[in-house]
Amino acid sequence: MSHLDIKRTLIYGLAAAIPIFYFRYRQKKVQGTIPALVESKGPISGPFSSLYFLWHATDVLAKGYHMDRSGIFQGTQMDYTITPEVVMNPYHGVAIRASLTRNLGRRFPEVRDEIVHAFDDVLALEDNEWKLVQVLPAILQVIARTSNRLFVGLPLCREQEYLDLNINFATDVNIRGQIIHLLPHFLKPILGPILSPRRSALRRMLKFLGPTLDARLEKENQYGPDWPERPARYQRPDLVAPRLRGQLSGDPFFSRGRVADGHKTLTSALYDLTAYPSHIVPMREEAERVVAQEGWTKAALGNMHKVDSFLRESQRLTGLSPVSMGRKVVAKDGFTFSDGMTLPHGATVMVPSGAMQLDEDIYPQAEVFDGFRFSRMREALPRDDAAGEGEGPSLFNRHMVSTAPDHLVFGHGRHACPGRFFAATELKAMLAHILINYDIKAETEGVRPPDTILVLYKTPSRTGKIWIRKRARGSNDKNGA
Ligand code: HEM
Repeated sequence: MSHLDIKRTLIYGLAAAIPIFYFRYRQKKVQGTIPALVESKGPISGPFSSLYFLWHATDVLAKGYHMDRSGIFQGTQMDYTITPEVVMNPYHGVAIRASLTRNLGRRFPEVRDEIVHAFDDVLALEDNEWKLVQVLPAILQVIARTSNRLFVGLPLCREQEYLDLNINFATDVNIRGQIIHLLPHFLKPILGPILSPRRSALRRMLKFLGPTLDARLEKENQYGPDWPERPARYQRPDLVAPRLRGQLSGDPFFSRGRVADGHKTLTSALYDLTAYPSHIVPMREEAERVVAQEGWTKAALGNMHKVDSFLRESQRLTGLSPVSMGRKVVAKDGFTFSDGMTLPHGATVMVPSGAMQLDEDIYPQAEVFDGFRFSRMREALPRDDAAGEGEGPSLFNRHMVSTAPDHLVFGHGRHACPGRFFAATELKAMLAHILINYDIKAETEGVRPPDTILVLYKTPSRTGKIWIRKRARGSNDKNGA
């Protein structure tokens, strides 16, 4: 065990021990009938029910949902872990929408180029030999490279030390975030900064991004915001600018941990694909047909309805959290719902999205993986709704990026994930690339590597493997293998 591993183990051990003794859900008194996630009454039963929740959050939430389908629960306080300004300041959303999403079509060739090279390098397949590949770490590398091709460009997006820093931070921030989240309130200011990976990650990140930031700062000081070669806001994703507006003390990265959900989503989808291989050929045919007709463009991805549907179904069934839409009441006078239910200032609520997405009344045969569930629904819609532009049912128009009250993998409403258009483009392009260029099959036929669930966070197996080989052009047997 390396020095780093020992340090990490000690930190996690300490942090895990503390909540065992002190952990309580701080329930606010709520007028109305919103149920609490965990009944934490009494000095003994309280901590035990809280601990039970750590490992059985999904079951507790499903039970709660079926007892009360109002759809919201009181949660614990939702202080995020990186810095308050990252939570309160909407610059992430603005940068993503204004710079990243709007430029996706124009910059898609770079995404495509990086996907091709990254899969080649990471899989390192010989001729057409089958290779058993550990899925999650491989996909993590591919996604980190592809995303960073847009965020920071070549050559930095292929610099392994820089990629490792991104990858470790994203993983660390989720684990440590969960731990800090469980600490009793009075310990957070003391242990939070020690447990947070923010400072050390920022220091190391500045080694790579520092020179760019310094050069930009100097130019802005010299010429003001409109210096001649400044990357035009709508021409290049300008992720540096927000940092120059005094945010440097905060999150060193473009976005919080959820950016890291992309690799889990694709890993999960690949486990589903190999566990339910009858989906391979129809999706492969669709992808090949669309690419033959339109080439590799972002618009072409929009016509891969089966690929889109498969990813949405995979997210529905194996979504990464049993809850979504965590909200905290910030209004001093509290918040009153249209039915009169009132929440006081500081109360937090969340929606049991996992249980809702398994509700038979919403999704017939909800427990069954049906990869083309949503493409069939889209085909059944009137034309304008299928395009996602009509009224009524188009609110829930079944695209991977469509959010709806009963499909919350990207949240919903004003704070719905602004990165989902980018994530969906990247993930669809990767899945289509895999389908067209590789044969894949499960390590053990019909077996899907099990997910791990801790508190409110689900991760597809880190050690799960699948067989993969380069595809001989023209081969298209029944299982795609
Ligand atoms: C498959 C991948 C992803 C999943 C499943 C995911 C999921 C989510 C969810 C559930 C939320 C909370 C929404 C709500 O509370 O209503 C969220 C918020 C957010 N996501 Fe994503 N996300 C993904 C990828 C990304 C990417 C790639 C980016 C950045 C490029 C990103 C940036 C953000 C930001 C900035 C927020 C906070 C939005 C706000 O508070 O207004 N996400 N994401």
